[in-house]
Amino acid sequence: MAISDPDLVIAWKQVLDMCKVTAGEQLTILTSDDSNPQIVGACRIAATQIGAVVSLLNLPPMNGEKALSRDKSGYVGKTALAFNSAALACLKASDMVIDTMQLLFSPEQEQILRGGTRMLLAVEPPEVMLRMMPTMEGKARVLAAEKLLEKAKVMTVTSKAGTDFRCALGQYPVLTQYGLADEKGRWDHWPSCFVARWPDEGSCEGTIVIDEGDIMLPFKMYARDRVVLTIEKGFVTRIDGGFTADYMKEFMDSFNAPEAYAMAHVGWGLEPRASWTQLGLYDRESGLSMDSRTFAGNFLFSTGPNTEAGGKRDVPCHLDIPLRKCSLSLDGEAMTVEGKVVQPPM
Ligand SMILES: O=c1ccc(O)c[nH]1
Repeated sequence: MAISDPDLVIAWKQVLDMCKVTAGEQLTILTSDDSNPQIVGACRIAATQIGAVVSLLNLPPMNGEKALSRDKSGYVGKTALAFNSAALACLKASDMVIDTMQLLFSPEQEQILRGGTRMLLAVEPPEVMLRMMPTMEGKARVLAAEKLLEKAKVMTVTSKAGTDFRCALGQYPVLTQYGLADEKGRWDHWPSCFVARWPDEGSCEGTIVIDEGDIMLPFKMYARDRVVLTIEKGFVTRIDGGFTADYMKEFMDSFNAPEAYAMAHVGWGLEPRASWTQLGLYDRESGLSMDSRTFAGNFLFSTGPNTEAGGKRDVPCHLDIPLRKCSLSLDGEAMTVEGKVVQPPM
């Protein structure tokens, strides 16, 4: 069901407090024409209650004529900031940015964070945000997983469906998402609770099987039939199967960019309040489906950009594919077993 304005204000107040927003801090709410006005309005009231110096910055939507969908994650990394030095200066001068348009994977986002600005993405439906309010317990779980992923050298993933994947780790930092931008220079997305890392370039090898019912984003669809991906030297080199494979290949080919087939972040979901079934209950354009990216025990792999990890690959084609029933290990130590989290303890 929907969320009342007062309840969303109360939730924003809690989250901004947990992001250590204090009176006098410069807080900018970044909006575009497709931002959720309830999210913007409630955040503005809560930030003002805290005593932050609040600005609203509205940028025009971008890429409508290039993308195949209006989903914010369907065409990533190219934003109105690329030609707007005044807006970029405003965001760089802010202590905290609430992003309701999605700068994710843009080079500008990295520039803003490098200056110490904290950034929180908020584009999901308000009821999803409140069902998965960030918690200190969730943060602790993600940070415990970060420690395991940070010292790991090899990730292996298997499944009864036929996945047999491995990659080397070490070149890139760990991606932690627990829904709070509570440290200088930190980006996060409310709601989130998962950990991931970009594999060492060229190190991904093996087979990944997307089984019937596994989720494919940004298509916002459950795979109708099995897709067998062949991974060689860090790239998806074959996509075999029936309709779902054809659909995936056609979408990726439409970008005419070889880098679209590069493997991107790999990791596992840690959110017990997220559900594999949520996607089936929502219209496709109602949100990004963070339930799908964070449900506990998934193996979330992705393709395309690596700018968020400090890389140069800024291809706008980004797929997030959370698989069920996989067994993910780090240096031989099990993190998930057939889709159940065993590390860190839930
Ligand atoms: O929150 C997000 C959303 C998409 C993504 O690829 C990573 N994290």
